[in-house]
Amino acid sequence: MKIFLLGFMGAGKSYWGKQLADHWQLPYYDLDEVIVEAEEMAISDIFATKGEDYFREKESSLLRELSRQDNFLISCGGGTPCFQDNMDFMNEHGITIWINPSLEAMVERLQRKKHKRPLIQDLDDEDLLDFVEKKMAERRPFYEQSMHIISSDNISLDTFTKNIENA
Ligand SMILES: Nc1ncnc2c1ncn2[C@@H]1O[C@H](COP(=O)(O)OP(=O)(O)O)[C@@H](O)[C@H]1O
Ligand SMILES: O=C(O)C1=C[C@@H](OP(=O)(O)O)[C@@H](O)[C@H](O)C1
Ligand SMILES: [Mg+2]
Repeated sequence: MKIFLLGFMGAGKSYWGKQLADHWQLPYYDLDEVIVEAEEMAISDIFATKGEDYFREKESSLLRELSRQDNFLISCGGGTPCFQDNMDFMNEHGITIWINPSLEAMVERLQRKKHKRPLIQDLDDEDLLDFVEKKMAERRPFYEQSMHIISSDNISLDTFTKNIENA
């Protein structure tokens, strides 16, 4: 089983990833953490010193490297499906799940965790909402190509997994 968790920043990819991997007994990878380990640098430092293009190259190549395994669950970064041909690659190599809570829920979560995310770290609360609306509109066509969608702000692990298993 090869599973990719997708969705916007703050959707809960990292939050759900470990729980779902435990449930389905799969090796778990958070793609951002894999990049941090490989680069020995925080995501915001990679963006600041090496630039976003460098980050996207690393993200795509590590996604492909991890995907050579037979079984895994990967929590992607919010931008992963939207660069290179990553979305097609994931749909060809595994099961894609889009975690898609309300914009309000994501913005509220992101307000508390801005510093770790270089794309939003300098935005005040008003600009953050504006950014999330615009970026989501840009990225939605990629996320929409996912095989499964979970659109709920509050869902139990049991409901989440049954939704996927019974689809
Ligand atoms: N369903 C949820 N219920 C409660 N808290 C959540 C939920 N999803 C995410 N969070 C919290 O919101 C923040 C952002 O979630 P995270 O999993 O890091 O998002 P992503 O990896 O999709 O950017 C984290 O502090 C996380 O614990
Ligand atoms: O949306 C994006 O482009 C990004 C999302 C982040 O991951 P999360 O979605 O886990 O925050 C991380 O990969 C990087 O900051 C870029
Ligand atoms: Mg994450």
